[in-house]
Amino acid sequence: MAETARTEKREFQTEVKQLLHLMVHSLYSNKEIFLRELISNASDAGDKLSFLALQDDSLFEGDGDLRIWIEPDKEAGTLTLRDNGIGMTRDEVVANLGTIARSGTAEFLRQLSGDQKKDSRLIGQFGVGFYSAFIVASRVEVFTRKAGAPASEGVYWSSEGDGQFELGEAELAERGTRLVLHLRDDEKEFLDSWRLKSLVRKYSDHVAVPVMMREEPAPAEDGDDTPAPAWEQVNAATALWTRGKSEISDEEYQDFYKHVSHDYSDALTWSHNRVEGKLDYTSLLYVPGKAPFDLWQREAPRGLKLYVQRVFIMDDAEQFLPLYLRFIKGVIDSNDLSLNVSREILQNDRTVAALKAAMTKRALGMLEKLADNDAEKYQQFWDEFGAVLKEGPAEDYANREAVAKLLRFASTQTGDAAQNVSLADYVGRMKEGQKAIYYVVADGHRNAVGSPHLEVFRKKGIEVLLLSDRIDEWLMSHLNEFDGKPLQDVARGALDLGELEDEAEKKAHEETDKQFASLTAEIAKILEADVDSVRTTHRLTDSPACLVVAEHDMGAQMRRILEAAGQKVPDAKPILEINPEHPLVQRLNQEGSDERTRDLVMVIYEQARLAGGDNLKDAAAYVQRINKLLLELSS
Ligand SMILES: Nc1ncnc2c1ncn2[C@@H]1O[C@H](COP(=O)(O)OP(=O)(O)OP(=O)(O)O)[C@@H](O)[C@H]1O
Repeated sequence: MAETARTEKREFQTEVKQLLHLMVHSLYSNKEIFLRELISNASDAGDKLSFLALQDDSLFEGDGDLRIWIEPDKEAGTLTLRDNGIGMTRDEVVANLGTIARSGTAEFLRQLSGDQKKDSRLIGQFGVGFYSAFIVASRVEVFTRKAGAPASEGVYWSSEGDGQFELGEAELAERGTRLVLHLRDDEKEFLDSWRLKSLVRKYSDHVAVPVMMREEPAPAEDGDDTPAPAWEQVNAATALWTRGKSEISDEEYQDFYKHVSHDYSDALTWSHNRVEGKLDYTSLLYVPGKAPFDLWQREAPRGLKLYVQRVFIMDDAEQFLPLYLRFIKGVIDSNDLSLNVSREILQNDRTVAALKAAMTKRALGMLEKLADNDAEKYQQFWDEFGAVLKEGPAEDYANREAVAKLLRFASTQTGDAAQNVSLADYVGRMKEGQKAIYYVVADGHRNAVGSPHLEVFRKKGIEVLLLSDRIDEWLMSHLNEFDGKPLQDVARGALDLGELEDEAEKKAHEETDKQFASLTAEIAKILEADVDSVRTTHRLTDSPACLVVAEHDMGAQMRRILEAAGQKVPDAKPILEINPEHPLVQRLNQEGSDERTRDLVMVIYEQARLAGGDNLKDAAAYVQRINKLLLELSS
């Protein structure tokens, strides 16, 4: 190209190479999305320029009419997209079109399997943006010049998507970015104006910057030099959220979602609100259908797109939602904030705090509505984002009731690992006389199901919630009650089933406790170093013993997590409870104390540790003891 000079070759970052390769191979069935992605970038570039021009309108260089132009050239086999947005400097081109800055990308790419269907879904969560051009193009050229920079500082970039790109200088009179896609032979359908126009309307109608294409040419007359037809605007180009709800179709809402989220799949639901009064804003919030790959990374982008009086201000404004709602996507357009807001100002601004409270209520309300109206979709939401929502009661005490309604757990009622029982479901099934909501916490669902603490609940047919996510104990420590019913960890404190036990049962228990008093004292002596105390229990039917955490001590799950993270945890010993109905315990009660008693007590204690999901301090000694007892059995 005449406009370019002095080019050099550069290598893509490894992650870009991998992404390009995977993308071309896995997104071919969804290839038209490249147009949406590129228009989305061009419109963002316009938004960014308008924002900077608020401070310095010379950046418009006398042309404040932002536009995107799309022009197919059948003869050359190229599709050109041009915008007069912010443009890029040379350094920005290298950073934006040669690397992927998002942390965790390398790990994400490693997870991709080569299975096209699965990978295309995963890549959808990643958002391929600019690189999607290579789905349809065998070569992509970029000409770009930053707004306000001289024409001589234009940049030329070109690549065949094969691992390298070319970088050079270009003399560019026009600011903004021009992409020239050299379409692959089998992608020539994207040179057809009708097809392009229908795609623009389908995907980019709501993009606020007008997308221009040539009018259809009049039938050719004799002679070749008919002038190129005039440009016409193809999309509606009104920001979607400024329109009335009743005028917007579901499809338009979904397309707009893809524009703001860079997600490929549909949103599960949305909430669009115009509020006038003390606060004056419009918000459009979405619940995505799929979690992004970096949901658990601290520095992952999150937050809403912020507009002030319809002027774009920033992406990822994280001040409008709490961390536990970080998966929510969308737009907030405020009439109360100043056009000069910066991230710093947002951090301690009273209007922002009020907007955050309002957005939080909206988001929770939207989830509640989804739960009430569409259980299947809500389950899909929960499976993707439930673990994030569980951070809610700790982070946002004021809304803990609203969050509690949204929680879902596995339960002994269903028995499987699916988290689909709400606290309200549980309360609805509570037995007469039952005062508390019971739950057990364990590492992993199987350990929860197998917990010895559940035995008496099974016997009495009382439902227990089965908690096994890492965050569960933390969650429960911030959620003391629901609907006026206390939440009770079945492995914590003395078991008091209250009215669920009748007087006769209580009497009988007191009797047996007396009969076992000397045995518990003896066991306490043997296990002095390991347990705080020993007592009889009536919570067990099949197991000889279990370990219990004292009412106000740290639970076993939290202890393990903190220890694994290298943190010091307070020294607290558990309580050993023995089951007086169990034959082993009854034998112990009859036998005198000798070496064998000691071994049996140790084995019972060690088994209680194992059943509770704890490791043994001395596994070899445990094995030896078991073998010794087995040998005695067979001799
Ligand atoms: N037409 C354009 N004009 C100016 N800058 C652009 C343009 N297209 C891409 N960029 C820059 O390249 C970056 C990377 O683009 P890409 O589409 O790969 O990522 P992205 O996921 O779309 O980024 P974002 O989510 O911020 O839009 C963009 O964030 C932007 O800074």
